[in-house]
Amino acid sequence: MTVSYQSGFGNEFATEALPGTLPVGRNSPQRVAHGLYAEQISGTAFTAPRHENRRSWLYRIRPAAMHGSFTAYTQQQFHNDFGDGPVTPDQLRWSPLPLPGSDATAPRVDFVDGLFTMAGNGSPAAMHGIGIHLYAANADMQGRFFYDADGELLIVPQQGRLQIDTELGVIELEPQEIAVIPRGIRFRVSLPDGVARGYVCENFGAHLRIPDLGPIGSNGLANPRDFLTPTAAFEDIEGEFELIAKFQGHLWHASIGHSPLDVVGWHGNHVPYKYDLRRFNTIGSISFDHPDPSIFLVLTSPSDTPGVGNMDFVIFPPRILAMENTFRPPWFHRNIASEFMGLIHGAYDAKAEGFAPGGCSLHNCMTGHGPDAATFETASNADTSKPHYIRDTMAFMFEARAVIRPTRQALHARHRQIDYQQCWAGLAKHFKG
Ligand SMILES: O=C(O)Cc1cc(O)ccc1O
Ligand SMILES: [Fe+2]
Repeated sequence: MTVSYQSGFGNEFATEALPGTLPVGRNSPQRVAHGLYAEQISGTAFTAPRHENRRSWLYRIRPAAMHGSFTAYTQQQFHNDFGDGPVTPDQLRWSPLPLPGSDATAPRVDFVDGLFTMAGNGSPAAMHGIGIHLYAANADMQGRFFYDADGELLIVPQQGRLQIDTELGVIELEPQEIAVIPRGIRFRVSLPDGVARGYVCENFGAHLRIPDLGPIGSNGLANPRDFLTPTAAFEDIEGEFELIAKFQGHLWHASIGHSPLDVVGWHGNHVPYKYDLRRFNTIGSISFDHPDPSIFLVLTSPSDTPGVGNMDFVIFPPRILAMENTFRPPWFHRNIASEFMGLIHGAYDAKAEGFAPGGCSLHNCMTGHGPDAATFETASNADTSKPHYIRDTMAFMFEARAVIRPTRQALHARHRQIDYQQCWAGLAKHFKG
């Protein structure tokens, strides 16, 4: 199967897998071509301003209403129970989530069953905040389909490719690419490499968008044409299948007698998309000082307060550091925003050791953090008259306005690094009075 995409961000797309599927000049004719059903899915309020408005029209073999009753589905590691008790202000770090085994006797864990909730804030009920999850899987979703009514899913693979078959078409994804699956869109994940691991940010708030560029001008950062949305692809399959829904923080499942990936044509802008992080046009200082990481913003989910993100997705891609007489890595800092970081590839320039690809860290509101002792020593003594090439790297941050509350299972996980604070213990006193 060849997979094809349409380019652009937030466009009004139109695509059909069978010619003549899309009605001309209207959305809901009395009878749809090829005996299909017309169905709308809205991702914003009907009355949202035009530039915010997201909806798509789907022309499909059977409507989404056709399935059995939902009952609770038990997958206790994937939820939105972030608690309301005390939250530690400690710096926190974790090693990668172990992969399930790949030999024949290992339990089969697919994408949905492999999700492990690390942290979050807000709630699906309040329609703001985020859930932060890791996944580690060794099996395709077979005969089962998933949708998330609670938020859109920003998927960040770290190891292993994903094939994401969605109602609106197929996305092939590899590490250093990301995908966004909108709220409600049904999909199935397969693992072409047999195993896969990565990160998921579940966004309960306003949908992600590329930021305004201000004085940067009309180009730069993530350019709109590099966002790819699939063309229509459908399957016409009947059988005993399972539809899993995430609804108000918990999982449900229902029987479904056909594949819900049966959309023959569609048009609209409530769509899945992918983006290759290696296409990011990184902009930085060419004089002095290390700029704020907002310069690395890929996608933002705005909050009700102008300029303050419900969630900002920021990356730390390969780049050339040219700033003179400057401490070049990230400075020591405390921020009002809360920062969950992950590493997709290579090493991160603020941490010489311990922050492994697949690992993650959490530095909450006003918690002091920054370069570890080894990084501080090296960068304080580096020759800044020469450029420094950071080549093999791809770190990222889910940055949130509200405190990111680690789950109990994350705090007690075996992959937690309880000695993380020791990375600053070796910082010498240099004060000479
Ligand atoms: O904590 C971090 O490593 C992320 C980060 C990077 C940076 O360059 C400046 C501020 C910041 O929070
Ligand atoms: Fe930080």
